[in-house]
Amino acid sequence: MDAHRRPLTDHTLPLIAGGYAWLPQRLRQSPDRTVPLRVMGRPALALRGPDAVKFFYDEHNIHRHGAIPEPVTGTLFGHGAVHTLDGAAHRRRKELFLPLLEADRITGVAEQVTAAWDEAVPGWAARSRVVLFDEAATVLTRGVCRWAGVPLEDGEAGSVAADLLAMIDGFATLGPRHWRARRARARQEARMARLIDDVRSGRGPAAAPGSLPARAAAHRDADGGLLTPHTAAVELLNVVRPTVAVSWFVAFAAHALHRWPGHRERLRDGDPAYATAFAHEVRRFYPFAPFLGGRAARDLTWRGHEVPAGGTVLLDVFGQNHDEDLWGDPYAFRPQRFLERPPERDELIPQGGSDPRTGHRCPGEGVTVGLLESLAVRLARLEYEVPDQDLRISLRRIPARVRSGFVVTDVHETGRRPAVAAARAGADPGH
Ligand code: HEM
Repeated sequence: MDAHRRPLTDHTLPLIAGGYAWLPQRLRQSPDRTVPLRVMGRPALALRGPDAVKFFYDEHNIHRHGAIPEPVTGTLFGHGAVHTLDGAAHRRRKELFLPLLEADRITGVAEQVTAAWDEAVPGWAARSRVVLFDEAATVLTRGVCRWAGVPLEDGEAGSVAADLLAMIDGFATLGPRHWRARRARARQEARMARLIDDVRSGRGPAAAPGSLPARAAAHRDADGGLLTPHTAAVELLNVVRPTVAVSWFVAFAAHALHRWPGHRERLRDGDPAYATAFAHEVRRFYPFAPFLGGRAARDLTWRGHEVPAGGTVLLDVFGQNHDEDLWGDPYAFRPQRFLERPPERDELIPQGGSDPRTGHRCPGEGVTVGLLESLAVRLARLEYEVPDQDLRISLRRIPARVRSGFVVTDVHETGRRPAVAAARAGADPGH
């Protein structure tokens, strides 16, 4: 932007402390959906909209190296992660993740996770209360580790899941959650690095050819060198950790089914198109990634606003997913919208935009949608009570979550109501 219009006040604090609403509110007030800001002392520009997505994902415009603050790499992504690379180095590293886009891999992850879910449900039925968010994380950890070929002892799933959740939960705060996240990352990186060492030295159980640890251990970067055990561990975690992040969406799906129970029937019927629409609407409607950041690769101009080389460019993810011009009724939870019109590539961006093969868009989007489709149907078919609890989702907390974690009681599979619960409900236990 013009130097004389560049704000002098730094907006870093309101951007983080204001949570999900601050940036979208600023952009909503701007007719060209662009706002000049100052972030971490540098000139910055915030944008949104499908054209802004194309601009943001053009490597001639935006670099990622140096754009992600250390508190985020030190917890969420890991130092040296694919998220922080540009150009040829990024494309080469991204090859490690591209098989995740293939339909048979997506089905493979979903099969392992749904098998772990089906194994867990009878245990939930035997308990007086179940926190769905935590249980979903354990199920996802078991499933993704089995699928990926990452060894996991039976008794370990709960503690590994807790570490993976902590790494995500603490990236946008400098309070106790942040330090828990760093400790969790250190533990899990050490564990994965030992696994890489074992694979390379032939110690321990041989990694199945083609398994994720085998591929990470053999992967060569653009400079021809193998990844260090630490970097290989970081990238292994960049598959396992975000898969477990789907528990945020499982809790949100349960929240949606509770608030708008009409969706339950259609999901139960198992119509795959409806399950996909429901998965998209959960990812669009509920808050998760607030915005993405990059550095201007050169002096840039967007809709008449300038940002100098090295300045910050922010893509307003949450705001775009709630933009009235794109969605009409953005604050209505309406899966039907995706049956009426499938989303364009750069419209629905909860996991980034553009092409995942060439840019930074999430390579796990298909896996996320596949998991949500199958788990939402299972959730709709599960019977449970929702006792009094705090179901609020604060938009000030990043990442937002259902405050109670979504507690359920009297869990049973449809048609399999246990005698005690049935008697409590005054029903004939024989039916
Ligand atoms: C809760 C579900 C998920 C959400 C909300 C999510 C969101 C995102 C977002 C916003 C990005 C950044 C895009 C960018 O920088 O332009 C990203 C990148 C990434 N995601 Fe996901 N993701 C999810 C699940 C997954 C899964 C299941 C996997 C793998 C199985 C995965 C692997 C990755 C990787 C490796 C990247 C880095 C890509 C790159 O920099 O080229 N994510 N994700």
